[in-house]
Amino acid sequence: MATFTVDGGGPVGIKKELYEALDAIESSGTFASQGELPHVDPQIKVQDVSAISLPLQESQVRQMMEQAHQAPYGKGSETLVDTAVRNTLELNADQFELGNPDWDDYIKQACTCVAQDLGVDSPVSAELYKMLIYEKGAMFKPHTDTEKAPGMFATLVIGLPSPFEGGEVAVKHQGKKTILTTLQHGFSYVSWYSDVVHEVLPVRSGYRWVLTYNLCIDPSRPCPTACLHTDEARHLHRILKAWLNQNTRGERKLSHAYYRLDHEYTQANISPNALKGRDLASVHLLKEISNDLNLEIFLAAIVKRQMGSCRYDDHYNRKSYRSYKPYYDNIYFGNYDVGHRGRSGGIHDLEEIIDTSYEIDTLMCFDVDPEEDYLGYQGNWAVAIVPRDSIAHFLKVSTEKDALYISSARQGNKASVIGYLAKSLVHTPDDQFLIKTLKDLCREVWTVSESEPPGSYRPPRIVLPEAVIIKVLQVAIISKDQDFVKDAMDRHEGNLSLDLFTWAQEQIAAGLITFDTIKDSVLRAILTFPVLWKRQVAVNNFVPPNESMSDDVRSFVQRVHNIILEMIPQQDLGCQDGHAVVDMIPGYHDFSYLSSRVAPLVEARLSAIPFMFAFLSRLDQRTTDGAFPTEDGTNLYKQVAKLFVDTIDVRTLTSDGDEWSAAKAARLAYFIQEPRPASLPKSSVVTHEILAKFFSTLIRTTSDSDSIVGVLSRRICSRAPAIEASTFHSLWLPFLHALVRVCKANSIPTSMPDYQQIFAAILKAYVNNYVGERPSHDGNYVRPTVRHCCADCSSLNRFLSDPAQTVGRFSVNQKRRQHLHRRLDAAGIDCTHETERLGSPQTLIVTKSFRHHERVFAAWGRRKAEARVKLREFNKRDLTAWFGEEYEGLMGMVGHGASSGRRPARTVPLLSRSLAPGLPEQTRSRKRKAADIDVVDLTG
Ligand SMILES: O=C(O)CCC(=O)C(=O)O
Ligand SMILES: [Fe+2]
Repeated sequence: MATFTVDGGGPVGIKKELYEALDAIESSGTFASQGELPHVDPQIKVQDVSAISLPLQESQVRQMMEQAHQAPYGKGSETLVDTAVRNTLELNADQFELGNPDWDDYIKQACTCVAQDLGVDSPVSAELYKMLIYEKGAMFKPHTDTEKAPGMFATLVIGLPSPFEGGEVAVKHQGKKTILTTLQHGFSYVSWYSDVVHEVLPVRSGYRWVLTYNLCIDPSRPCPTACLHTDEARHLHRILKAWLNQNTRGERKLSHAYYRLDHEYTQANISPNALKGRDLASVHLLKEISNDLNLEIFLAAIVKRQMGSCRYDDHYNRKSYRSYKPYYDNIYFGNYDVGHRGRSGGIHDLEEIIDTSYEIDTLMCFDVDPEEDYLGYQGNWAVAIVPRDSIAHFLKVSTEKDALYISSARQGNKASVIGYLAKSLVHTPDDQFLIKTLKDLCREVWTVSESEPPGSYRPPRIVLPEAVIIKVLQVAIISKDQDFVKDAMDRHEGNLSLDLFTWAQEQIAAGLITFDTIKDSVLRAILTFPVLWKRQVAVNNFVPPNESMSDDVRSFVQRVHNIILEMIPQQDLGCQDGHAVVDMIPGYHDFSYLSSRVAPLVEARLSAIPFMFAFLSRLDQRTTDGAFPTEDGTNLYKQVAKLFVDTIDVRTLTSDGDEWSAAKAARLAYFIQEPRPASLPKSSVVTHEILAKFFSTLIRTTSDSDSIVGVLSRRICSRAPAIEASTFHSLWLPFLHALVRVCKANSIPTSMPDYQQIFAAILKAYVNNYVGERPSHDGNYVRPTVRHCCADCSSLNRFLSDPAQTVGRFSVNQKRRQHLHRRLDAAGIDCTHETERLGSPQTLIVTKSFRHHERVFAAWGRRKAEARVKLREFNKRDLTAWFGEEYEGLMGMVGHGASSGRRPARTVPLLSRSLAPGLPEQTRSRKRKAADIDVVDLTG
């Protein structure tokens, strides 16, 4: 029976009729299914296992088991291996191949059968997950499956032909039980919704061999709605209508009703589209009816709260299963510590139950996007059916209880309700009671965010999402509640859409509110933004630039701008801020405000490189488009550009996406994870277009006598040898191509000294820093150690760091062997490891290898070939002009001998290498000899 009441007692009257009508809604499917499949050999291939023929032979199972590992299970957020709970061997999907090209279609057909059985109308996709091998005694205790992918709703198991006995799957849902079996001699499937409790019973003999798949539906697809035209639907509609009509006669006693869903959901996976089976049918039908009648539908997580006495039962943990969700009602009790809710432990059997009640843990509104930060509540969900005229009462009741227990889920609950209320009130702002409810809830959220009771559990702070804050503010402003407006303006923490300011301006223009009543609150909201450019855009949206603004408004803008400028010295400044400080002027101030008030502050921030580039570029743009007097604008440009160029450090420039990632480091460095050298200054992100445009503007606005281009060229050349290897492809080479175009557009030959030097310096640095020298093989057997946690790790580390030991033998039990091999894998250590299956315990043999050298050598070859292609993208005549007599040597370094078959005649005079990051230490410090210059083309 899927019903329960919130106020105790059995359902009577309208409530009884309502529940009966809902119970009568049927879905076409069942919670689990099984069936036979035709014989199609998937052609399974497992590395190091001889060809697998069907049915499975003992010798091959044995070989596969060599490759397999003990299957873990999930408990809360942990993944554990405990053979008392799950005793199965598994191979991950990347450890084997299914060679038969028809296999995907075969699985699609199996999915069609399952979808039909489970009553799922949407297209179902299957994602291969594991291969499982159950030997005698293997089993998996009762558990539910974790939903491992978006849209996952069920598990599909394909039984492969292999003789065995036992190993049935016992499934249980809503009091119904059944036994599913995979066939011994043929192909078969079994499947169940993820929240169905299931258990694999012990295998008595042979090997049970299966593939498991995650079944998913497209999470964004609306699921089919139930049809309003059945008798059951019409009956439900009639009853709901009668219930609503009771109010017109002043006799409605039942203010709202909950109807419990059949399946369990987590906060992460519940959404109106992801409901399962009968839940989908009943909730969608209710939603459809609610569009017709004056009803609102919510999804609510319900906690059954039982008060009583208990004795701590340590045994309980042994009964914990995969996903750790007891399939009894969630039991919480009197002395229950909320801080632990949702983690392991803290759940005990009650000896004596004194009182039972139900509470809403989380409320989800249909049309409001779910919050990201909810604690993943997993358990009983219900659909809440609320007449619209009872919503304020309902929300108040359902959220008031939260005040007792403040956990993040409950705070999330409030945020969701605030979102719902604000959204509905923007359209119907006349319900004073609802406005008050909204205000109270907001205040609670804001106060909780601030209060920090010493020593007590502190709930995580809630930042209402942008879409919610704007609605709350609009409601506050429309309802002319100045205190509420002030509070809301203060609390957005930067999470406020700038559209609010445009909206407020429109309200003023339409005469709905006055500038005076709102200006102080707006000022607070503007200053609450942590970044400068948002403050500037907010002012702009609230008071669009206009020559004829009133004195009152003009002095407001002056005041805000002055405050914004005062904050510049302490502010983090980026590209958008560079534009914003220029955009503060036109329409609001004279040019002198920019030159005398703004410019000195900007000149004090020359090291904020993206900010400076953006400032200069916007200054030039606004001067060119006539917003500033040409001469004044140009002079200011030259003044600031000169100061900037005098300080710029090109080593720090990177382009977006160039961040020093482990992957890049691995590609470029000898040691697999060389950390970024700490001595390098903080990097600044710019694009090659920005750099090239800077050159082009300098060429246009400055003269030789200003010598800014010359200074910039010398600065680039002096720092180029230390440019980071990872920035050439994304920034410096595209920049050089753009610079060629800039020179061409300005009729400047690229062989002019200032430019020739830039091209030569950057391209030399490219060959030296990106390609580098041929890696040398040191033959050293010292390996990095693993993260140390036990005596086994210590002896492993002794072996790894000893240059005299090449093979280590560790005779320890399976669990400890696994521990060691995981540690080795996690640290990416250059060695092989295998188990010698002799004696007891067996022995893990670790052999030091030199695969890293091979990798490094191959990577160097690839870089060389890549650089060769990149250099060929420049004009050969240009290259010879730029490099002069170094041309042959440099081209030789990338395997492009100028005169074929001949080694370069002379050593390339290398630029300073000491600062080249990302290259192996020994490469950096060793002096390069002519004979080292390698001209072998590794790519053929
Ligand atoms: O082996 C089976 O049939 C089911 C395995 C299972 O329950 C699981 O992988 O979650
Ligand atoms: Fe399972």
